[in-house]
Amino acid sequence: MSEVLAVDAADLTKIYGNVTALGGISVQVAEGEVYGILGPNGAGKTTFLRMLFGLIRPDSGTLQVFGRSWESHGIGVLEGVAGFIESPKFYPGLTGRKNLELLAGLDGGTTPTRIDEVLDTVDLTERQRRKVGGYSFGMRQRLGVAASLLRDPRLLVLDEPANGLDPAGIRDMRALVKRLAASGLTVLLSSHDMGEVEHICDDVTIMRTGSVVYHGSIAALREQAPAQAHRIATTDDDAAEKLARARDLDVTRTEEGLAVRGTQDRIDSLVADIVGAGIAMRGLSLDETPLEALFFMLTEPATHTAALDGATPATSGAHQ
Ligand SMILES: Nc1ncnc2c1ncn2[C@@H]1O[C@H](COP(=O)(O)OP(=O)(O)OP(=O)(O)O)[C@@H](O)[C@H]1O
Repeated sequence: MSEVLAVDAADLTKIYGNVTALGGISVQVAEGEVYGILGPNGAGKTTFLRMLFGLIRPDSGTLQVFGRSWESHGIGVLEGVAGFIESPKFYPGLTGRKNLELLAGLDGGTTPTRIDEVLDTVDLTERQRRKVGGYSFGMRQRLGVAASLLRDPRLLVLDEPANGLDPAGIRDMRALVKRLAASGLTVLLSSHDMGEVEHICDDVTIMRTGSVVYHGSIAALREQAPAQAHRIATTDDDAAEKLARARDLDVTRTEEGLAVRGTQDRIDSLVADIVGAGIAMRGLSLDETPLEALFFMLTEPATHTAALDGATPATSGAHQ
């Protein structure tokens, strides 16, 4: 792994009037990893990505991409960097391939073989002769990745690449990011969905209102996550709640019944207790995953204070 970080941002701030879009964030992305910038709406993710592309400048702090800064290298910072902020834009009346040819032309042109290659990478070979106007949203996103790949980047930056995609589109995008990572590309992506990043990112920075609330590996984050939550509905929720408390389970009442946290074994035992007490089960379902629960605890502490009692808001400098 290279000594030089793909991205080395230190203490970046950006203030708009009375809104602190970035309140001094530091992010380090090692070359070759898939890195997630995660946070709810308004956390500051896009502001950070815009800075990477030089679309906005920080009020203070430093930002280096492969050891280069805007101050010392100007537009040269973007050498080896490609990607898109929000959704990629194409001519809808032209085919996917024609759009790529036009974009490549703006960068000095490329070979038909290279266009074939990037279309193959994003799995659009079959649809390359169709007009982009007829593409699904997911296909357009993948064409955006293809357009980025034409620049042969070392770092690919994707802003909420799975946003607005249906489950099949999310699956395809996830597979694409994994393929790109396997080829050695560094990928920096933003998301508001923990479920989306937990299977594709090595490390994450979790942000809330311009601040970093966690940075480190997904593996370390997983260790701090609370037990899986289940939703339980019965014919007598009062009695079921008492049984859960008797087993020392973390239980809260919800409109639909009970939310109970615990390992699968302990939940199984509770269900057996409930049925054994002559109470009928009306529903048993998995709630958010442990990592999703931790994400909400970190990013919405006001509404997750009870759950936070059992977890440590994390900041971990897990970069080697
Ligand atoms: N040009 C701007 N002028 C004023 N406020 C801005 C501007 N750009 C961003 N902000 C504010 O900065 C905060 C962070 O915005 P940003 O778009 O970076 O968040 P985000 O995490 O990307 O969220 P989203 O997913 O909603 O885009 C928000 O409160 C936003 O309203």
